[in-house]
Amino acid sequence: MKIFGIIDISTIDYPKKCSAVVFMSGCNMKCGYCHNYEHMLENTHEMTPEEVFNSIDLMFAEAIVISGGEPTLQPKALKELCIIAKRKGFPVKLDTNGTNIEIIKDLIDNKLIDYIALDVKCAFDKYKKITNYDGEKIKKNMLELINYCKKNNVFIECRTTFVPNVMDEKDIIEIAKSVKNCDLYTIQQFDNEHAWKDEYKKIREPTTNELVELGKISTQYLKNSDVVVKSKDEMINIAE
Ligand SMILES: C[S@@+](CC[C@H](N)C(=O)[O-])C[C@H]1O[C@@H](n2cnc3c(N)ncnc32)[C@H](O)[C@@H]1O
Ligand code: SF4
Repeated sequence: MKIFGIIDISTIDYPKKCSAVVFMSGCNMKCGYCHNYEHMLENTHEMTPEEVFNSIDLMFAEAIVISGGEPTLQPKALKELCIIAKRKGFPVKLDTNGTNIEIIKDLIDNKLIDYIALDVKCAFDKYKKITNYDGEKIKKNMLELINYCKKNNVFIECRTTFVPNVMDEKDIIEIAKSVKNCDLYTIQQFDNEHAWKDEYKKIREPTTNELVELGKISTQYLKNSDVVVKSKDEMINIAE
């Protein structure tokens, strides 16, 4: 499998658990704000899933997070890594852009996944411009995946990295209305320093207060979900 990094200890990638994170290479989106894209282009290397798992320092990890890039682009390696992690007794979380839901449904059917963090990037009519991917197709996928997770008791978080100028309150309202059955909706602070494309490096980072206001607006449409705001320094639960 192709990976571009492993973090042995993370306290922010799996709620309430210390996790190890594996970053799988390749992506079918081109989000200009992506903080991993450049690193992925420069540092990708090949290992077997077994070698990847064995090279993680598991001293503190209570869960395994698989991120990227887009992990579902390497379905065989992704499944093998999940099988190894589950066999060793770890809960597994997958970060995904929601493009390949059949791969994810197969992981769910085989009880290889406990938690899915699904990025909902922006209002669906903006998807083409921001990610180079068709928005209507992705909307259909996401609704199907949320329902599938609910039916199978897999925790489903939807999340949006809020990038000022390219998105606003209307994006958050449209997203909140669409993902209203998810377990948790998270609004994340955009980090401009590590953005992939130069035009995004010039965009200001949103303030925590701005994100909290957006979080409060989203709760009006998310009666069955928790809402959280994540900035660089803190995580804030938004009560309705
Ligand atoms: C790099 S993506 C990898 C997983 C998957 N491809 C996806 O888009 O969800 C992991 C998370 O990083 C977030 N992210 C990407 N670039 C970011 C940036 N510049 N600042 C903050 N979060 C960012 C994404 O929105 C996503 O929630
Ligand atoms: S944020 Fe995710 S989907 Fe977008 S380019 Fe980065 S890895 Fe790919």
